[in-house]
Amino acid sequence: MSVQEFTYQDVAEHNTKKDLFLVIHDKVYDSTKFIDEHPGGEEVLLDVGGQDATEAFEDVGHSDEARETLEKYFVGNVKRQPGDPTPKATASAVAPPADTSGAGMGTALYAFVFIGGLAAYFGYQYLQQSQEAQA
Ligand code: HEM
Repeated sequence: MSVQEFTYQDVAEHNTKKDLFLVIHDKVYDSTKFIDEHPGGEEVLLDVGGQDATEAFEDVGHSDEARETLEKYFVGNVKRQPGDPTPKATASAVAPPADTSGAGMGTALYAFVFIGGLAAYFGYQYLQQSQEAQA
C-alpha cells in the first residue's frame, strides 16, 4: 500500500479546530484529536494549522516522547510543488551559496598560511646566509 500524498493546497484546507493538519519535516499529521491533549495548548497548534509547522515544532525542542506521539497522527507525505515554501532547516542544509562561500574562505585561509610558511622559511634561509657571510 502506498502512502498518501498531499500538496500544500490540500493541507491548507485543514486549518480549523475540528479539522487540523500540520506539516512537520515534510510529513502530514492529522492533529485534530490531539489539540485538546497538547501540553503546549491549542492556540499554538491552530496558529500553524494547515501549514508547515517544522520550525515552530523544532524551536520548542520537543522531547522524544512528543515525537513518538506525532507518529500516531501521521496521515501521509507532502508532495512539493514549485513555489511551495521550504522549511528553513532543509533550506540552509542544501543551500549551495552558503557552502561555496564557506569553502572559499577556507581555501583562502590555507593559501594564506601556506604563503606565510614559505615566507618564514626563505626569510630564515636568508638570515642564515647573511650570518655566514659575516662570519
Ligand atoms: C502534532 C504535533 C505536536 C505534538 C505531538 C506535540 C507534543 C507536545 C508534547 C508531548 C509536549 C510536552 C513537552 C515535551 O514532551 O516535549 C509539548 C509541549 C509544547 N509544545 Fe508541542 N506538540 C506538537 C506541535 C507543536 C507546535 C506546532 C508548537 C508550536 C507552534 C508546539 C508548542 C509547544 C510548546 C510551547 C510546548 C511547551 C509547553 C510547556 O512546557 O509549557 N507544539 N508538545
